[in-house]
Amino acid sequence: MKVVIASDHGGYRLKQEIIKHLENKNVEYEDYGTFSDESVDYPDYGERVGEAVASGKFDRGIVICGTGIGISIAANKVPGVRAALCGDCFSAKASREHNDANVLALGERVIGVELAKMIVDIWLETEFLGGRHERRVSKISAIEEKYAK
Ligand SMILES: O=C(CO)[C@H](O)[C@H](O)[C@H](O)COP(=O)(O)O
Repeated sequence: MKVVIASDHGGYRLKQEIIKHLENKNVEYEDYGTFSDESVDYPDYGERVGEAVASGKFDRGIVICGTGIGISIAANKVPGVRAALCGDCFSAKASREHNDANVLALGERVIGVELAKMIVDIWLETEFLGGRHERRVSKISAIEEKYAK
């Protein structure tokens, strides 16, 4: 599995921790920035990861900002992206099983590093269940198509 990861300055330190964790687990990843804690704008990084996942270049994306909110909103503007902001393990599992989330959003200013690592592990390991959930995810895609220019 190929993972792309990015953050703004508010998520930079957690991104570096998650990268170390991915390396320890031999998960293939690419870091799309930011590369310091200097202030940047989260939409740029959410869009970057969203495009990289929607284009098929990567299987999954991880985006991090202070809350995880802004960067997940930005990623979700890219058609084909289903970004899920998760602050607990139950949501991480459900976002894969029910929503087939292809981008995970985390908030550095909200959760601790150890919980974030557990969420990442669960999210990367859990498969989409399909079945009734397939129909609902298809309806999300239909909404995107309805509003596409
Ligand atoms: O979710 C966010 C924005 O909606 C993030 O928390 C950003 O990291 C945050 O807005 C950055 O704020 P700062 O005061 O410029 O560090």
